[in-house]
Amino acid sequence: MALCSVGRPLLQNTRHALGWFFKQKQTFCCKVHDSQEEEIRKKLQLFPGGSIDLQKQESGIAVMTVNNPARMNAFSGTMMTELEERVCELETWTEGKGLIVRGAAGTFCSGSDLNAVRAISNPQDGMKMCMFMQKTLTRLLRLPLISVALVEGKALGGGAELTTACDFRLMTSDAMIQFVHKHMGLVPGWGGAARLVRIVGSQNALKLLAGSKKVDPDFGKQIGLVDDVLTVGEGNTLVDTERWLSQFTKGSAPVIRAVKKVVLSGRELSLDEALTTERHVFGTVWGGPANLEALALKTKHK
Ligand SMILES: CC[C@@H](C(=O)O)C(=O)SCCNC(=O)CCNC(=O)[C@H](O)C(C)(C)COP(=O)(O)OP(=O)(O)OC[C@H]1O[C@@H](n2cnc3c(N)ncnc32)[C@H](O)[C@@H]1OP(=O)(O)O
Repeated sequence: MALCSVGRPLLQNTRHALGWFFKQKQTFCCKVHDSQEEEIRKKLQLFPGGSIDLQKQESGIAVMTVNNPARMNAFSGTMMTELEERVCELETWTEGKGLIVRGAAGTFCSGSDLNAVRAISNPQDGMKMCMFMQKTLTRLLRLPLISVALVEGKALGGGAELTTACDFRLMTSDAMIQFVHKHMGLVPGWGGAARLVRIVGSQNALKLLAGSKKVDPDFGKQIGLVDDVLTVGEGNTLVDTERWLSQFTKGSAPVIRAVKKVVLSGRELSLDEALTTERHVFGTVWGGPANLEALALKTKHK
């Protein structure tokens, strides 16, 4: 039997890639009723405050707002469970193409609500909360939508981790991202370290985590954490972000969603598995309406 590059038999490899592909297609809207997850959901409900707001627009771009301005948009317990619900909603939004994640009132997010964190600072609850947020942010990053974090003001701790669960990051010229975990006697637990290494490489990730280095837009661009900078005071940052994102979301939803899927599989799977997935995703757009229309128009790429 042929072996793939990682030594996995070809058939097994194909099954794994297809399993991954169909898992991406499947709707996760029904929450996984794992008893541990249910237990932490109930506990998180004890720490209310703020909300996660979602606006799905006709343009195919949704805006998700972390909304708890009295606490610099820190995540209360109910906001963590609401985030999961919003991600569920986006997983079933078949017309969607793009997502903007932002904070309310001109700042991004200051991480977990320290009041809730203090109350669940025992290792068991900490592990369950960490697992819950890791799963939710992994699902956020895996949405078949092209996502961008609009960072205004500050993104601290878990807020900095949230930015890494988007495909792109835009910062306003006065904004700052900081992984403050070391100062809190912690390391990231919401998947932020694993994602950061993939975005900026291990050398830069070490600098950001071990030095709790403040990332301003220039430094962010230099290390590849930040994709573009919006000048403060020049118009509406949300409108500017929508315009920026629309360069990638223009066109047919199935094609944009297929692009995200092939890039995601390239990022997450072995080469052989990613190639298998790519073939299957290709099959979903080949001969599809956008493809036939382009062929009929004899499109030229001048
Ligand atoms: C570490 C990992 C991760 C986890 O896994 O749990 C975390 O995210 S832990 C949280 C990490 N974040 C912090 O430690 C933020 C601490 N706060 C600050 O550094 C500052 O408040 C600020 C965010 C830089 C803003 O400073 P400033 O502009 O001077 O405003 P205030 O300090 O007056 O803040 C206004 C108001 O907001 C409350 N606040 C801010 N952040 C949090 C938070 N994470 N949890 C709870 N409350 C928060 C702050 O206490 C003020 O409230 P009042 O004192 O009632 O006005």
